[in-house]
Amino acid sequence: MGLYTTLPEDIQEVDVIIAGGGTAGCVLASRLVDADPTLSVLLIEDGPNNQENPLVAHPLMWRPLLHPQTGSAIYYLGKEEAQLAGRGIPVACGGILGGGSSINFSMYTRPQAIDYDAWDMEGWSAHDLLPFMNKVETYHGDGKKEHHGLEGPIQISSGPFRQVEAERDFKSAMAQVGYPEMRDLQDLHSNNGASHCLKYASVDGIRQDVARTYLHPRLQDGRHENLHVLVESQVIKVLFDEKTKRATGVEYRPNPAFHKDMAQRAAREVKARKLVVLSCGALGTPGILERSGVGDPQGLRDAGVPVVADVPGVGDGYQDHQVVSYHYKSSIPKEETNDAAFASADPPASIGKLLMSRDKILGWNGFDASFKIRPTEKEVDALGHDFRTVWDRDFRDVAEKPLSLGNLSMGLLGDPNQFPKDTSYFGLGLYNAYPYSRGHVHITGPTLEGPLDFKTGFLSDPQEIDMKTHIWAYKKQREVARRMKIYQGEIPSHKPDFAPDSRAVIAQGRPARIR
Ligand SMILES: Cc1cc2nc3c(=O)[nH]c(=O)nc-3n(C[C@H](O)[C@H](O)[C@H](O)COP(=O)(O)OP(=O)(O)OC[C@H]3O[C@@H](n4cnc5c(N)ncnc54)[C@H](O)[C@@H]3O)c2cc1C
Repeated sequence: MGLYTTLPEDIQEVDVIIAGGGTAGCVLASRLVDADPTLSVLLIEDGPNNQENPLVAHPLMWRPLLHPQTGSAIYYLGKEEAQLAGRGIPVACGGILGGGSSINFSMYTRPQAIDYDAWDMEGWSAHDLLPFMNKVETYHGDGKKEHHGLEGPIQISSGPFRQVEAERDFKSAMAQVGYPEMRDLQDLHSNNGASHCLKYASVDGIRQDVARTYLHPRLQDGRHENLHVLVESQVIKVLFDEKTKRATGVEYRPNPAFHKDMAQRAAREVKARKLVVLSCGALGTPGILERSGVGDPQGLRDAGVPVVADVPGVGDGYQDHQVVSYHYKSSIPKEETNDAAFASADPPASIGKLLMSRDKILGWNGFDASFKIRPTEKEVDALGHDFRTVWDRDFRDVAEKPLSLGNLSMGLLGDPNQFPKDTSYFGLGLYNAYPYSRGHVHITGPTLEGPLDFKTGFLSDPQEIDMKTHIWAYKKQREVARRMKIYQGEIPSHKPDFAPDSRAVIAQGRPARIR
């Protein structure tokens, strides 16, 4: 049992190797050793132990945790793409024990029941899966008891701080635009409304990442001596038995970002008697499969990797929810937003002050309200023939299926240096719930050093459904923002360049009258 930065010499072989100590990997390792304490399990994580970073415990600190230089996130850099105005988008993922759950926004989000039911697979319907979703959580929010768990390891609560004035204002503006307040938007069914947004946080504001809630308790309780965790180490590829093609272990190396000594960095092997699991995330796992020789044979040959298994589709079909956040000037004092620390003249000093005083704002993520919305039939018509066709096929008769998801953020979701510091802001973020664009992620060589061929594909679907969804959602959120009492005007860079005589132009400052 133990957590290591270098694997002890006596651990050469275990029963199960789990590559990737993120959200899925930490839960899986923990549940496996619970189920069978005789099973030896080795979890290998690219990033550092999350316990060494004091920021992880505080939901407010997702901003510094996402900073490329803090070493807790991995950035996959997408290629430049014409439809993205020639830009290459860097996509952030967790790069620390606990993965995304250690650095993300901590917003409690669940899919719709229809998402699972659409798989049409025995044992995987929403009805089948709800008991497992409930098993994970101890829920402190509104809604029906049967929709949530009350005894799980992950606390779901509002935390110790809430921007109540802005939340009420937002929900009232949403209702005026046609989206009423809902009691529980995460009950797998509710749609077309707004509600309070709970957090993966305890009532006293501690982030509920899976390393904290699943892994560390088992590493420390003296009852799981067969659980081993190796951090700061990168899995390069899976090893296979040549004859049977069975996975027999992995090749890994100490992560050079943490192991400066060249001699230490040599690749090593560790064997698995029963199973190798890859849980390195949507952008990390395909590369390991391909370096192992599993994927499209032509692509593997081009990358100089011998083919082990012809599995077309590995690394293809990448999709993501393409969030865009629009900001507005706000009358809420900056100290009561998540810019309290980050947009100050001296962010490190402000962060230090909050940590020293254990300010309850640390237990807040800045997101108090979220929404799931659909367009009216008239709005669908306005989006054109192609959109209407897709809508009729995929959405019209599925009332529980939202077109856009979103949230109210109190503060900036971007680089504060690009905004005047003397103003306070709120933002409305929009995600395409079911994107139609697809990208890919492939290796270009057999080692970890080679650049990835990563294309996000964002906004690339030929019928421009994703773009039209964003345009519709942009208009909706603007209608809402302008009806909020805290609204104090737009930010020029966060809106389209309307023609001066367009009816969409609004005067700076609070409009006198809104219909
Ligand atoms: C900025 C951000 C904000 C988010 N906000 C929310 C939110 O508010 N609410 C919500 O529900 N979801 C949110 N998410 C999404 C959520 O965090 C992810 O869906 C979830 O973490 C995915 O889990 P996973 O196990 O598939 O991958 P991850 O959690 O990403 O885990 C993969 C792990 O594998 C490791 N790894 C990668 N390559 C290797 C390798 N070669 N060898 C060893 N280890 C490797 C990584 O370091 C990482 O720890 C957010 C994600 C991000 C990035």
